[in-house]
Amino acid sequence: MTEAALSVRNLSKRFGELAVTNDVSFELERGARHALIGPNGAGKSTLVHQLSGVLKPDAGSVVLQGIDVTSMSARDRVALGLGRTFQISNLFFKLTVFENIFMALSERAGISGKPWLIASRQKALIEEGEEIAATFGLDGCMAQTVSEVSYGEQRLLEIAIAMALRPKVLLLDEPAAGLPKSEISSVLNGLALLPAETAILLIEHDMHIVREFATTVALLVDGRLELSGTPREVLESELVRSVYLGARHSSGSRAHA
Ligand SMILES: Nc1ncnc2c1ncn2[C@@H]1O[C@H](COP(=O)(O)OP(=O)(O)OP(=O)(O)O)[C@@H](O)[C@H]1O
Repeated sequence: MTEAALSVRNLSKRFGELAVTNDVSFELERGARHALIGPNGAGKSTLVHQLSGVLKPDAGSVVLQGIDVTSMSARDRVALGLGRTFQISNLFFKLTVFENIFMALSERAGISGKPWLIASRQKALIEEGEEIAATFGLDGCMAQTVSEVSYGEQRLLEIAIAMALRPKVLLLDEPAAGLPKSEISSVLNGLALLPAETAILLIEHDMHIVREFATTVALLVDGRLELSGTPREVLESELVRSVYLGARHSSGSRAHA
């Protein structure tokens, strides 16, 4: 049996009385394209925080390519191949698009903050950075600061940076959040460019993106994984309908058809 890229076993987390992650178990195979959906407050971001190492679970384990990373820092997990993008932008707005990509490449190469090493690797990293920018259609704005480019380009840059880190497993937290409908296709195109062998877990409210991107969809409700299957099986299930309809009536959930 081949080893899962990411294996989550019986993960649990409480905030006081509230069970935000309730005995969650799942696996991502190499090259997986999974989406995690669930109404507002279901616990999706809290789960991602535990996978990436921002939050410590109360119980259970996170295993990355056979290595138990449950007690490791977020930084050590990145070094082992766990990448993530953030729902709230994590870019350096005063630096250029290219400099943001270059910083990620330097980090991956282990030369960030070591100018004596950068000199010897600079040419190769610049070429790689230019290639990544071109792949994501960002070559026209490489010299602009992040604050000068469009919001859609900023979101693409986040995906480009995630790719620059060459993760084995990538957690994408709402990569199209806040984008107008007209710009969603460019994010979908960007997602399609991610390496086939990378296992990806996408947290997403936009059901169009989920349908286009994922081969497996899991539904999280009140911290519990309730349902998992193909996009069709899950998105057309009675449970998803009732959960989102109920949530929409009670708290204005953000699911978009
Ligand atoms: N640091 C915290 N302390 C206490 N409660 C928290 C904390 N962070 C989140 N929560 C609560 O945990 C629950 C799950 O929140 P979480 O943000 O993980 O949900 P979500 O599914 O990502 O929601 P959304 O789709 O709105 O981003 C919510 O009830 C939230 O209020």
